[in-house]
This record gives sequence, C-alpha cells and structure tokens, in this order.
Amino acid sequence: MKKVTLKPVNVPLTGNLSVPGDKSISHRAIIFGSLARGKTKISNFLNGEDCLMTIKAFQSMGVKIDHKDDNVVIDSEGVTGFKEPLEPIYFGNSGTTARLMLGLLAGLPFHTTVYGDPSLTKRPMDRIRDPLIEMGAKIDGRNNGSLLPIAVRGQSLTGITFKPPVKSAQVKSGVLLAGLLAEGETTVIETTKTRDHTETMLSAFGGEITVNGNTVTVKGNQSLTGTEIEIPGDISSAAFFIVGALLVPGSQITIKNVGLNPTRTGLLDVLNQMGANLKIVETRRIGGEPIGDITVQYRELNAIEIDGDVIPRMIDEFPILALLATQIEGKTIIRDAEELRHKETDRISSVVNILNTLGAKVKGTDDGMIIEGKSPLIGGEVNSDGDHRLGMMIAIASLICQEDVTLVDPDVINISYPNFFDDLKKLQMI
Ligand SMILES: O=C(O)C1=C[C@@H](OP(=O)(O)O)[C@@H](O)[C@H](O)C1
Ligand SMILES: C=C(OP(=O)(O)O)C(=O)O
Repeated sequence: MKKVTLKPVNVPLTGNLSVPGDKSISHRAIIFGSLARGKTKISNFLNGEDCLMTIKAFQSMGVKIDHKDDNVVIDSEGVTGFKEPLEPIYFGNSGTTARLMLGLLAGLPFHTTVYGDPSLTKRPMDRIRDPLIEMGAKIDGRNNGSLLPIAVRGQSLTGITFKPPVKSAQVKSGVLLAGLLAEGETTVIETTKTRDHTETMLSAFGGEITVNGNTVTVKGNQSLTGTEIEIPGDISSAAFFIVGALLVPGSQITIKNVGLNPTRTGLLDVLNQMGANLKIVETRRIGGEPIGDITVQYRELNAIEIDGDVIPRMIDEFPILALLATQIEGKTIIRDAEELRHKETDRISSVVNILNTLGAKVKGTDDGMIIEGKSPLIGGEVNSDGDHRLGMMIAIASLICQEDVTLVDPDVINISYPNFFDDLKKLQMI
C-alpha cells in the first residue's frame, strides 16, 4: 500500500483559495441533467471518484454525457431514453450514488444489478430498501437486499408518505427520486432537516416541489428541462483548511465561492460558538444555492458540547472537528452522532484510533466522542482506512505534529478532493 511521509513544517496557512465543486450538488446535477430532456451544462463539477461513479451509472444506461476537466455536458432524451444496462453498475465507494440511484432504478422499466467497493458493500441499504418496497419496488440482494450487491427489477411505483427513521439526506433524496417516477404524490417528513440540494435542484430543472418546514412533497411523472448549473465550492472540503487555519498560529485564509446552504453550515456555527474569528460574506445565489467567501484567522478556542439538530448540518465535518478539539481549551463532547458509524468507515472508532495513535486523548461513545483539549500530537504511522475524510484529517494533523506522520493510502483522498495536497501547498506559500 502506498505511503506518504508528512514532515512537520510549522508554516501558518495564508492566502486565498477556491475549493472544488460540492460533491452532493455534483451528484445531483448529473442525476437531474440525465432525467431532464435536452442539454444540461454543468461547470465547476467535482472530479472526485464518487461523482465519476454517478456519471458512469447514467452512461451505462445510454445517457450521453461528455466530461472535460470540471465541465460536463449532458444531452438526454429524459427517462424514456434510458436503456437497460448490459452489465452490473459499479458505485465504487459512494454512498450517495448508491442510495439515490436505488431510488431511481426502482422505478425504471428494466432490471439492474448494482455493487460497490468493500467499504460500500458493508454500508446499510435497508434504510432506502424499506421505503422503496413500500412504494412497490422489487429489490433483492445480500441479506434480503439490505447490503450490496443488490438487484432491482424496475416496477411501476406508487407514492407514499414516509418518515425516515434515520436523519439522512440520501434516504430523503432516494425516496423523492423514486417519487418522480411514481403514480401520485410522495411526501417525506423529516424530524430534523437534512441537506436540501435535491429539493433546490429539482426546482432549477423546472420541477414542481412543495417544501413546508421539514415536509417535502413531489408529484410523479413530471417533465424536467435541461439547464445550466454552476456548482458551488464544497464547504465539506473547505472545512479541512478552515480548521487547519485554526490549528496553526499566525494563519489567516479566505476560501472563496463556497456553498453556504444553511443545511450544510453547522461547522461554522460550532466554530463561532467555540470563539472562532470567522467572516462569512454571501456574495450571490446560483440555482437557488447561496455562495460566498469565508475568512478565518487563527485564534485560541474553547470546547463546547455538540448535539441535536446541528449534527446532520455538519455530519461529514466530524473527523476534522475532532482533530481541532484535541488542541483547544477544555473537553469537547459530541452526542447524537451515531450516524458516523455508517460512513466509509465507522468514523467514531476510526477517528478515535487515529487521533489516539498520534498522541491525543479521545474516547468513543455509542453516539459520539469525548475529546480532551490541549493534547500535544506527536506523530506516527496512521492509515486512512480507505476513508477520504480520514486521509485529509491526518494530513491536516501533520501540520501540528512534533514528528513525522506517515499516511498510509493517501490516494483515497481522490474520492472527494483530487487536488487536496496541491491546494494545501498553495496555502503554505509565504
Ligand atoms: O445526500 C448527500 O449528498 C450526502 C448526505 C450525507 O449522508 P447521509 O444521508 O447518509 O447522512 C453525507 O454524509 C454524504 O457525504 C452526502
Ligand atoms: C459520507 C460521505 O459520502 P458517501 O455517503 O456519499 O459515501 C462523505 O463524503 O463523507
């Protein structure tokens, strides 16, 4: 397995940076661009491996998708032009591709088999299987269709009203996508609002959707029209540098053109509560998504307790937040974050293991972590465990370690941030 040695450099992070396009929004742009009739042009598309899986899934159903750098052009006849794929569809490492595509495949008039890499093969699919079966879907697979590989025999579906038992935008989106192909109306009622990019983008493609608080309703058999989509920078990628600047004294950076959708900005709220010096300026809205610049300056922070409704608004930021918590004053307590156990790795166990190997004092709980602050990090050899967010957390940790950090499997970062190390270097040039 490839390894990279990261030396302690002790250089503050400075300057301006634009991070690549948002992963969640990039997936959805491909999905809606394929469902819509006509041409869709996407700019600032994320070239991460996960989003390429979504492109390939539609190409294997005959949709014409041209992809060059961060521009994508889709020319689609809409759902009626989709063809039965001749081979099983590979979703790689991407949970978002899996849950959203299962929703769509359930309502398409043909058979598909889908599978993933060893990590995705362990992740729960019953959360999307169950509502789809209630809609009339025919789904089977390992462990009764709760684990990949899964076979879907597309059917006519009927709309349902569904209250997801887990706080998951992937489940909400998968059910809404199935709803677009179903008879009647489909309603999803969430207990806590999760990221709402599916809802926003459906409107951008001319679809009808009603959003009333945490209740979302779509009608079946809508016709969508191709459009132009510019993808905002990914706040979940920006999070690594924002935290980096809060770890290294003397840092001041601005991340430009970042998506500031309030369902995604939980980390910024938590950092503000910890006492961070953040300047957030919304500059414009594109396709219904707010975009702006975030400036952060190093300052000493204080620990807080994190739980409740903010959790889904920062779910992918917990690995990097946990690293920050090892360096601030006091004990950080994270609760209500059991969902972390169902990501690319069990992110409670893996974050605890990695940070403790580096010298921190972190304890895992059933639904979160307890992190002692002001713990000097030493260094050592740590494995990303095939989890891109852990790979980036380890790279940022190396900025404040006293000795070398050896990162095993750095290439996993390509899942969501192919130019991560180049961008980090840009911020280290004085
Ligand atoms: O809908 C999405 O694009 C995502 C939703 C979240 O997953 P869950 O829906 O499982 O919480 C998040 O962790 C993932 O990175 C992307
Ligand atoms: C959980 C993540 O992605 P996914 O569920 O799409 O694999 C992530 O990007 O942190």
